[in-house]
Amino acid sequence: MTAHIIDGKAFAANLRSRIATQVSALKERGITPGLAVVLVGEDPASQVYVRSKGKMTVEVGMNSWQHKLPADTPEADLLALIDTLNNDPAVNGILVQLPLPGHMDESAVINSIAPEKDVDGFTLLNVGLLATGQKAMVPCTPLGCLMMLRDHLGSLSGKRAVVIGRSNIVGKPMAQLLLRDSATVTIAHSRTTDLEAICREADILVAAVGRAHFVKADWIKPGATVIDVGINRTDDGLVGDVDYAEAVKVAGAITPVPGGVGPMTIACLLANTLTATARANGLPDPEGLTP
Ligand SMILES: Nc1nc(=O)c2c([nH]1)NC[C@@H]1CN(c3ccc(C(=O)N[C@@H](CCC(=O)O)C(=O)O)cc3)C=[N+]21
Ligand SMILES: [Mg+2]
Repeated sequence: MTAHIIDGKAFAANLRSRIATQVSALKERGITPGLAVVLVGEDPASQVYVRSKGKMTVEVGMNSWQHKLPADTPEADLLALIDTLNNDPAVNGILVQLPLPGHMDESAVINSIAPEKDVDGFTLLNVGLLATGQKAMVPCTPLGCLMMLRDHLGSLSGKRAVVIGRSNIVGKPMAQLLLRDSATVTIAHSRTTDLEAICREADILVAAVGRAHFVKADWIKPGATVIDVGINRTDDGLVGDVDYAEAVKVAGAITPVPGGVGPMTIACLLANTLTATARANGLPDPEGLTP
């Protein structure tokens, strides 16, 4: 028996084509969604992601702006740029690429983004709205994971979900989304006692620890659905947080790295930009893009 491979790359391509159709419909009404991405510094991986985001934004028919600032930019200059973008009606979504250089206060920068343009869903307002079950902008990586889980499993109600990782970007919002779908959720992390035993109870296992091959095949309940959020650059290339070669023999379904969660993250960024545009224009949320 070998696991069903959840093809995130194909899923993301399908999602982008549905987004493109809805962008065309908006353009016929004179509305073009626009996404501004801000990159501070020259981190090579970040540059690759930002380029890829810009390309896909244009491909679905949206306006795309990239603001590249030197690593030693004063925080006040970045805040001034965000203020300009907040007040620009052509800009529906703002993404400040993380991590930021060490001299900047990441929370202060993120929370200066207008919540309705916060397509990452990282501002305090959006975090609070999600946590209280209200209409929020939902972080892209967990949203992409949720879409794949629902597509593969149908209802998540009553299922045991274990999220390994407690970050504000992935682990915590992932847990909130799973709870909203009535899964029974455990958030585990590197300090969790008996982590393996806890993972073995999971019908849904989401690995977001940031350590290559961290999750072993014998931590996986036979038939479980495994979502690998890890992006680890190793001598063997890009690998996830799950020991994939062994895990495919045990899991019922699994996302590969690359070609799993990553492409869905970018597609969900576009989905959120479309949602932000609809809301800014008093239109209903786009079909099938919000949780
Ligand atoms: N404000 C902010 N929002 C983010 O969403 C954000 C961020 N900062 N900082 C960095 C992380 C990382 N991230 C990825 C997006 C796509 C892939 C992706 O497409 N990965 C491909 C492979 C890409 C490759 O080959 O390097 C894949 O998994 O198939 C990966 C990682 C978004 N992030
Ligand atoms: Mg952690």
